[in-house]
Amino acid sequence: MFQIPRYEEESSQGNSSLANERLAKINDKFKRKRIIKEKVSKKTQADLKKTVQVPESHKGSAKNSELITNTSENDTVLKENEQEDERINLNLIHQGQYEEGHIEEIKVLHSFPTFDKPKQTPQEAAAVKLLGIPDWLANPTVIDPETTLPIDDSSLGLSDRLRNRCKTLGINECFAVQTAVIPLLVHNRRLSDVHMHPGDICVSAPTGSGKTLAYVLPIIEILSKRIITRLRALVVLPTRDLVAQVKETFIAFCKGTTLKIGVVTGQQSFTHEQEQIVCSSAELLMGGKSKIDILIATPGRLIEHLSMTPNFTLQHLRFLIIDEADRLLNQSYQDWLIHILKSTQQINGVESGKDTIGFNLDDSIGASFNNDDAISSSIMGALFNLPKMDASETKVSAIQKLLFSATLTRNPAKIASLRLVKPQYISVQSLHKDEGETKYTLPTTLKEFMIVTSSSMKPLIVLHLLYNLHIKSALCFTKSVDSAHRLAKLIQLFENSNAKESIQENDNMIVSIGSIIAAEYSSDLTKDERKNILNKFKRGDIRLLICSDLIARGMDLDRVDTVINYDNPIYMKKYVHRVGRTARAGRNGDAYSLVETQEVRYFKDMLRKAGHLDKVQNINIKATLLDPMKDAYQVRN
Ligand SMILES: Nc1ncnc2c1ncn2[C@@H]1O[C@H](COP(=O)(O)OP(=O)(O)OP(=O)(O)O)[C@@H](O)[C@H]1O
Repeated sequence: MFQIPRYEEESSQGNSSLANERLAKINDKFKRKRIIKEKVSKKTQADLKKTVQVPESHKGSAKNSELITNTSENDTVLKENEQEDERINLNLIHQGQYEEGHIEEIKVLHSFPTFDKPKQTPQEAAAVKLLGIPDWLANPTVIDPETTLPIDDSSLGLSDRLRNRCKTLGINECFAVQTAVIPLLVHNRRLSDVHMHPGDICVSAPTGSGKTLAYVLPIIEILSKRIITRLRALVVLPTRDLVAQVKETFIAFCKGTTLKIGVVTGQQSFTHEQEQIVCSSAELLMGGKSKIDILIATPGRLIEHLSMTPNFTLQHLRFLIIDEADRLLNQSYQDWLIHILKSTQQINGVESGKDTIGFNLDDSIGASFNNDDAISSSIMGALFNLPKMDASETKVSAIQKLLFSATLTRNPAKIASLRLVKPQYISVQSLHKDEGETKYTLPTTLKEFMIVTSSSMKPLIVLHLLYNLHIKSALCFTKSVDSAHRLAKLIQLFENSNAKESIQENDNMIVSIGSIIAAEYSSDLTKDERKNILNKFKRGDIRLLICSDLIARGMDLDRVDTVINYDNPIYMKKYVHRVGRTARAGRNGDAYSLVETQEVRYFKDMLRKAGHLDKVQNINIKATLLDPMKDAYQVRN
């Protein structure tokens, strides 16, 4: 870069007198130029201030102050630009490219005038929000979360056997979501009815509000009246752990019936699973031959069985339950849905020449079948060219789809992909108007906090929460298996080094050290290791379970009194599911989110957009509370 010499000696040209002359001329020129510029600049600023008029509607608002700040910022920018111009011009002059006597005209760009946003009435704003959302989804049947019904209430339609079973298992009343869904299914459905579709149901209810029993109880109630075992209910869930959990619930409430339950998740060998779900694979049977009434499955493995397990058929299916529906409707899972819908739509299968029920029609026509293997009446007409009689009634596909989630999607495309029939939407959410519009309903018994901190202090804060707040049982979510591993190691090292100092006094607060038993729960562990850890956690032998999002959804772990978001989720849905591992079934629970300084803005934006910011309290932790642990922690770290 060319530089103007400050002293003669500094001149690199050697021709100092010439340079001095030039310099004097330049200085003169600049004085004149500056005077002109200052005049222009004053005029420009006056113009700018005129142009940046504050609209009436913005007066007193944050935007107003932004505009005014912008005006003063403009001044600074203008000055900086002027200085830059001068530097450039000086360089040009020195390089002999500037013509004497020529003063460039300064062009000023005026800012665009601001336009007022078109004003929308609240009704218009609401209408825009609902654009593309079908009517039934935009107008749910809203149930207040406080609604309950005694389990003996006749409107539920539960048999004596099932009511007694519920009472034995400690269920004496039905929660809100159950009061809405159970009667709807039990009263609208008879096993023999294949002439009228009962209508599909989408349910959105907060985490821990009892959605599982909302479908488990009516399905058991309806299917327990069956005579022949056929696969009539299929529950699809996103993870193996959830399949195991729902299986346990079915088994507990099925006691006393002859209903049989199977699972396919890929945890057992393929042949082992086949043996569990179908009676025979030696001969092809048109009606299939099921060993089970209810199948609980993960999507991937289910598809494998649909295409590779002889006599495995969905033709008798009456209930398709999609639990954690929004997760299963995600892009990565989309294929399973297409497969299942194909398998349950007889017309497509027949038209394509390849049946939808697991065998080739040409090979199978004429195969003998007894009552056990009877073809579903709803697909009989499509398979065979049966003579039509006056009394013939059109049979409909009898599968009723039931979708459940705490964060049900309102994406019209995803909903359309389900090809719902006469759907209705039930939403458990507060009816109190003063709570404002929120996108997600969280348990009313949940208290949420955020703690702003630095990344290096986060382990100490976890220790503080556990020691000083006497948390008995906490789930701590990290962003990755590595992060979970590191935190678990740090806590273990910290505990080992402090085991002997069992009690310390600090500011009148007793800090007991050496009493946390932390464990890591991740997909790296084997099935048995994971089961073992969960059992220990449920028994209270483990106080802190550090995990990635593997158990963020649906898992119902007793005794979780606190959730710690060690690394924060970037999506609100994930936040809702994580914090929903506590405050379940009407119990109290706390959720702490440790937010790093640079994440605060994003985190708050996420909450604000979901209408949830005011529910999360910002708390500070005094340094004096962390000090007793700091030394040991720093050594370990
Ligand atoms: N009527 C009831 N009375 C007492 N406890 C119940 C009742 N219904 C469900 N529960 C208990 O509430 C807990 C939460 O139920 P569940 O797991 O079905 O919640 P969920 O709504 O599916 O939650 P998530 O959205 O997190 O999956 C379980 O421990 C369950 O046993």
